[in-house]
Amino acid sequence: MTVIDGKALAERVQSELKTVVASMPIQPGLVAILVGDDPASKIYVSGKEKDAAKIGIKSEIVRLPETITEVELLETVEKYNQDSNWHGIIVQLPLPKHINEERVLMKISPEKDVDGFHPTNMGLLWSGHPLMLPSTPAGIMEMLKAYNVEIEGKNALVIGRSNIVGKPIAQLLLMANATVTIAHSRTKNLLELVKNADILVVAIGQDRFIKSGDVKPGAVVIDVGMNRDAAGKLHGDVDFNSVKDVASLITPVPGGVGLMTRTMLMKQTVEAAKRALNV
Ligand SMILES: Nc1nc2c(c(=O)[nH]1)N[C@@H](CN(C=O)c1ccc(C(=O)N[C@@H](CCC(=O)O)C(=O)O)cc1)CN2
Repeated sequence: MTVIDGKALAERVQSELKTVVASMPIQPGLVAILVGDDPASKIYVSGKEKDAAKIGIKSEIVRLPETITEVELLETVEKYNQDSNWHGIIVQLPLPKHINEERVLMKISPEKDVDGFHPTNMGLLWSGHPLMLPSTPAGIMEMLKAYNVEIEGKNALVIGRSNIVGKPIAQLLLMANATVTIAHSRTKNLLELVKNADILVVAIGQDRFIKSGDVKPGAVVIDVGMNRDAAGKLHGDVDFNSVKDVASLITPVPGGVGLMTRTMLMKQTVEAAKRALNV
């Protein structure tokens, strides 16, 4: 069994990006819009700011109060859509309940939508011609590539059907010629499907849901879960300690997919800036 080292891979990609940015005639710019006081969101956004600084990407965090109206938030997004100094815009999720997330994500110009959540970018991905990829699925594909995982012809099972992870990773695996199944909370024969999966991506948000006896020996197991226990310790959706003895390759939590999520956002920002320059 090999444990995928998300930290080492993220550092490698970041260092490559730093070299690319240093050679660019302009500095790529990323704006992160943070609404409210969600503690986890605050940490994620400042992590993005730190990553950007390390790579040489200019960044700005726009902090807005929880009470902001949807119209005001839409106006803020539009302001950055119109400003050519900024190549990437993200709105940190989740948003407060009174704001319609979909309307806000739709407001981001697809060329600046470095999260890849705009319906245009989702449609381009599903048509097989992606422009911007959501960061978590892009990071997973980067990991599979770095560890030379053969995807073509393999049975891939994605547990979870969110627009952020489940659906896009399923499409990326399909584009890499895997035979893909998407399972979810209403799937009836879930453990049967898990047992048959050569590549298993788990994004269901249930603490250590997948156990060693569930997994096909030699499977590649990618854990997207981030669940905190009562003591504040982070666990994935996969019971790492037992599944690691059955899998051929496995991602840890923390130190796996999350770190690549942050890095791929930087990569998309650099790509967006390059496209703005037509290079
Ligand atoms: N606009 C967006 N909002 C959200 C996204 C997103 O991709 N775009 N994803 C998540 C949060 N997220 C990034 O924003 C994110 C979550 C976790 C990590 C990470 O590095 N995880 C570490 C563990 C961190 C810890 O100890 O708490 C790991 O897995 O090793 C990065 C980014 C929701 N919102």
